[in-house]
Amino acid sequence: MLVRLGAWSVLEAGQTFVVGYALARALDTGFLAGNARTGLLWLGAAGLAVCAAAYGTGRVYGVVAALVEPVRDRLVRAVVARGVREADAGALSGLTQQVEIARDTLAGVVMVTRSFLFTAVGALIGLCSLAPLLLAVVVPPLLAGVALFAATLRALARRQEAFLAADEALAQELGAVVPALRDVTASGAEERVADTVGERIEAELRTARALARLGTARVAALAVGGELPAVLLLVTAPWLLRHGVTPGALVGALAYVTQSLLPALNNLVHGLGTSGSRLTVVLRRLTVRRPEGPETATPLPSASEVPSGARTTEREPGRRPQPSPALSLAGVTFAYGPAGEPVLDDFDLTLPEGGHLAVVGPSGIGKSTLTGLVAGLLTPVRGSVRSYGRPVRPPEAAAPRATVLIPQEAYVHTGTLAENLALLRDRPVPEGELLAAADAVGLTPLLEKLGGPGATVAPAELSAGERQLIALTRAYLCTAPLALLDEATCHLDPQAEARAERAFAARPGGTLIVVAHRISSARRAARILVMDGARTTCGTHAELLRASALYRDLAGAWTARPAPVPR
Ligand SMILES: Nc1ncnc2c1ncn2[C@@H]1O[C@H](COP(=O)(O)OP(=O)(O)OP(=O)(O)O)[C@@H](O)[C@H]1O
Repeated sequence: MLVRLGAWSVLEAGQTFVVGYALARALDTGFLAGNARTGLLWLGAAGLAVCAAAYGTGRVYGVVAALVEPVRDRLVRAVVARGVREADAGALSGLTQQVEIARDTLAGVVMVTRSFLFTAVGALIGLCSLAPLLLAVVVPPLLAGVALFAATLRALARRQEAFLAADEALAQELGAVVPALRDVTASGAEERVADTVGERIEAELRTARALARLGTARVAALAVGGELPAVLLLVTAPWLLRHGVTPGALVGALAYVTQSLLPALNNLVHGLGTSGSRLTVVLRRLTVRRPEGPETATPLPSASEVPSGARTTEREPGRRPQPSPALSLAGVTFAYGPAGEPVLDDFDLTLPEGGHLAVVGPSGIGKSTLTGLVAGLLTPVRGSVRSYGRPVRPPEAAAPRATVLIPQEAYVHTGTLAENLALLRDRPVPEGELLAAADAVGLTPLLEKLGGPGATVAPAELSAGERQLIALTRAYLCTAPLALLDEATCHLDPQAEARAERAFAARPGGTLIVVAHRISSARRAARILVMDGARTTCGTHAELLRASALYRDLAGAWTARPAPVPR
């Protein structure tokens, strides 16, 4: 199959070679030499090559379809098997729709990548056969443009994914809110609903801006790789002519650059930029275990978050099965030492994927103990702690992490900033991704102050807040979907704290638990867990103001005395 694809592509790319070459010959040996017949014959040869290429293109489509269809079939089989296993027709229809998107985008990726490779080879061979000196003018900017584009590809996919997730989250939120506007007004919840919708809009705006910023890199790649060679050919024309390049070869070279390389690079940059990132998103959704259609991509945190002691895991008839929650604690009892008083006693908590929970309570009540249990650092005496349906394990276990814990005291080691940030990843993090994470969390000013990702960090010379920003960005770059911020922003000012928390909350599919030390931090969460020994309660800010005297006290104290910002 690949051989056939290659063969038809060669026929298609033959046009690239022949058109530039024939143009050069038509001028040099034909029209400029006063021999119009020869010139016309060369132009005729170019015309024939175009016809042959058109036939080749038709065949290429057939082979690409034959290549992509089996992939589609395999995906359909996997999706149907899952749908049957989980007896969920709704999820099945959503997933089969995504299989079609995967097929189309895969075909697009194969087409543009293949076309660029064959066109580039055809054009470069053509340039070499006209005059090898032409390669010295065209190849360096072309390579630079391709390298620039390749460097931004992963960051582009991540930002596209973040944008799609934010877009879906907003659509889902609006889909829930708009039909219920009368109820919202009747229950006086306008402000809270407006806040939630506003946050979703803000999140989408941020992801759209981040995506657009990276779009400039695409334009730059195109300008450097596609347009600069044409400019260089014109600028160096006198020098090229002096060194034996004929006028016809110069015109042929311009044809290669403007008619073949520029359009092929343009297709690659735009095709891979959009199809490639869509394909990544869709494939990830199709290969995760839980059913996830566009309408369930980022479940609303408040929809199924269940406070302590009120688990509802039974399936209602006709409803989709609930995916495994990001976190579930069932009957957890924990004490420090066999004779110690239990810090948690028969404690239950369920948090869905994408949920955002704030934990508040008086000092020494067990908030850090809870995060330690969730992170797998502590083991319950009784009960279970599960993440995405699996028991949590200590962080050193040789398996992909499900949770990342950022404690109050941030750890920064001597080394480069990039090494510090990539600490929780098993491979080096591409610079584009690193910069995007720094931008999202709010580390960019410090990164610039230090001199970029390659700058060496002296931990003792950083303020506590700066160390926290580094630790937060490191955790943001970690692939663990469940982030635990245990007063991890206490040395940041409220705006910086809000930015970092929002960045974590906006991670596609990311789930967030924040041990809050400011009222603003608690209010940002969809649900708040008030730990008060035996009287642990969970609810929204408004519900807790009504139902929990402790929460009223805490909220009152926080409002009256904003938390200090130690340096
Ligand atoms: N390593 C330990 N050994 C023994 N007891 C401990 C240990 N760590 C915490 N405790 C006790 O467990 C209880 C809960 O502590 P924890 O640190 O979880 O509370 P917290 O709510 O996070 O407090 P804070 O807000 O002050 O950080 C406290 O009584 C504490 O003294």
